[in-house]
Amino acid sequence: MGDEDWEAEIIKPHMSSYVPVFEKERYSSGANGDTFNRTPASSSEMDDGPSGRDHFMRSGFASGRSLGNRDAGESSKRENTSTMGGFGVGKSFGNRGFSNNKFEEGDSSGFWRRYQDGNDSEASGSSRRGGRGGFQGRRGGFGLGSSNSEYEQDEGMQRAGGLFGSRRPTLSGAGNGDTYQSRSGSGSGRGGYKGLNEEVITGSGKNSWKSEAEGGESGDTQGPKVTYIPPPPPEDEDSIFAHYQTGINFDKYDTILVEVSGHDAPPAILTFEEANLCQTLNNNIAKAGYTKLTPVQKYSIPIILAGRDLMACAQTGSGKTAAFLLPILAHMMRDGITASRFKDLQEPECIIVAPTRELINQIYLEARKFSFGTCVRAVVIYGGTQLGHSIRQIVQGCNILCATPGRLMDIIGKEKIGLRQVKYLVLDEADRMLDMGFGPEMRKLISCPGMPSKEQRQTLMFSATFPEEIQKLAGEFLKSDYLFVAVGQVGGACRDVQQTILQVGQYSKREKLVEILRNIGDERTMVFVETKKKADFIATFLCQEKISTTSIHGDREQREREQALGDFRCGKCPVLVATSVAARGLDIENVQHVINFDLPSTIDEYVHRIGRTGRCGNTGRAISFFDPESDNHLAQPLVKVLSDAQQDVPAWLEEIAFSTYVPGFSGSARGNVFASVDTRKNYQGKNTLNTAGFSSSQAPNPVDDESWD
Ligand SMILES: Nc1ncnc2c1ncn2[C@@H]1O[C@H](COP(=O)(O)OP(=O)(O)OP(=O)(O)O)[C@@H](O)[C@H]1O
Repeated sequence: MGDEDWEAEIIKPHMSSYVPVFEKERYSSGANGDTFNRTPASSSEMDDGPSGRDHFMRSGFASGRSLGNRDAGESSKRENTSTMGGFGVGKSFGNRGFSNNKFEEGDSSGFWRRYQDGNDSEASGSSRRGGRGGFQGRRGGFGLGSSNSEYEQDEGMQRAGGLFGSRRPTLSGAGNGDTYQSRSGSGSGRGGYKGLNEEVITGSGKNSWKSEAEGGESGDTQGPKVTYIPPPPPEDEDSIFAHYQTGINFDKYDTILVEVSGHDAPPAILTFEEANLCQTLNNNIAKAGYTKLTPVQKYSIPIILAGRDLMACAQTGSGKTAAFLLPILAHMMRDGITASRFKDLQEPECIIVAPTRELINQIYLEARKFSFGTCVRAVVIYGGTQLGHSIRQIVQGCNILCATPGRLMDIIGKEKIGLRQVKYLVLDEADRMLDMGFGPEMRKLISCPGMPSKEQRQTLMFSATFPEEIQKLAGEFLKSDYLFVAVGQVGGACRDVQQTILQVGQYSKREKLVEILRNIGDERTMVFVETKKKADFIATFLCQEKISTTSIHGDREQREREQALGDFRCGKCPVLVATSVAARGLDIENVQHVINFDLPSTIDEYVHRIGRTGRCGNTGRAISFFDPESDNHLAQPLVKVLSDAQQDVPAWLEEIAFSTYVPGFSGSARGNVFASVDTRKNYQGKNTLNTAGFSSSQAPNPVDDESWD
């Protein structure tokens, strides 16, 4: 296939509803063998199975090609349709074949596409692509066997490399983002090799993540090279220190309960001044608009300054990033860090890992902000970008390395990073970093040659959720006397988010979504769905409904992911349809609403998702569609999350929870998510239970202050 594979996608116009199943036998070969027909079939395209849903929305919707908007026979030319700005450089798409805007997942009425390669010719009555600017969703060629799940087994299982090796059979189309990728195809693209998505299945199925290293992104192994070089972030001071305002509930943080467990915990601090940071850091804190510490900062900063290992759990959006960055930087400044200089092998003092590319980039920007004006140089490397670019960033000097695990291991394998000087190892979203998806990579990291033992380095873990079983795994990484800080209830939702659970069946979800979004107007909204394909599908559907929408998920090229996030951040596309890849950590100003179109399979993922709103004392709303056909297992943990956050619990949800009652349940669909305590509870250490506004000696009776809203 040539570079312009799939340029001419043709959608047969006569069907009125969407049919997902792709029947292989209906392919017809064009002159070059790449022209396919797609016929209607019955389907349950949202299934996870490899043959059903797999073929949902290959191109057109899925791969972002033409999606007709006209009736039969009309030529669609919806280039740059305004509602589709978020899909950037994709092809146009219209409505042909979807006359009632009906995209019934379970509908088996006719949907017939013809994909034709190379010559731009069109099948009967169909329109061809309309240039740039239309929806560009996932690519995936024609999915000859590719999976549709966000957590794709095939990606996760195909790694062929050794410890640092990375092999990825996936092929892509052009590096310009306009051609498509076929996992099983013979793509001869121009270098748009799609980096592995960080989030994928593990053996257990949903909601486990895998490292991007599985299958690799180094670009130096099999498969087309990744050529994407992310644009450098703005260098001017205003941009570096741009921030949003804390919200009306920021001061209420002071009443939240904080529990510190472990031996000899240093007392909390109440102000930045008490931290005794150097002047440059204080200036940067002021320029960032921070005047007051959040609870997790009050407790974590002195602990880290005292050189202790830490596992900290605090609600979403409550400032965990600064809680580790500031004391690490303070140490570095105090220790007189050597100014970075060009070297072929860099030896950073600090390594920070996080599970997604966007999140690690965000952490990097925070590190850059707080280290502004110092000689500390932070560098970020992540998958889906050109490996050479990562190397170039590193060799220029690197004190703080922010990395996704796969890219980190690749770079270590290339001997561009030495670990001997590592003094601080930070796992953000630590429960994710230690679970079955990333845990193996993390273990490899700490056993890499040169990596100081846990006794010789300081290891810090942060998250809003910390299931007990993951806490236990963390012992391998932490000194035995680590301190555990729990701000509020471990795994609890942020109380600044007003949570609503609606009972909505699968086939009513889209209608309900549109209704809600129309009421919301232009307020920024994240819509979470279960699978990558569904993300494209819903995004396309919303565009059809003239709701400016973009999407982010693991099958989009990295440039597209970044473009989508940019369009959402700046308000160009106020609706972002996302998979769980965007559930954690992302700190986007003014996200007023989160809609769980599909509930996640675990309650902790729910907590992270809704935490994209209601950040830093601001308020937000989360609406979740609960489908009794598939979500009953979440009823019990949901009731707990809602009541802990003092939200209304619908009677019907309580009934379902009651009828599905699991004795001994402690809040999780998969275990003790609500480990409200340090799992070392039985150890002989000392616990202190305080409110965030008081130091240990000042703390009032915690029971009196349980309510903090
Ligand atoms: N002390 C502070 N004063 C004002 N703003 C703050 C303070 N601490 C953090 N922030 C801001 O609050 C926002 C949320 O912080 P951050 O992203 O670190 O939260 P988080 O706890 O890591 O959330 P998540 O659990 O979702 O990852 C950021 O915009 C950050 O700049």
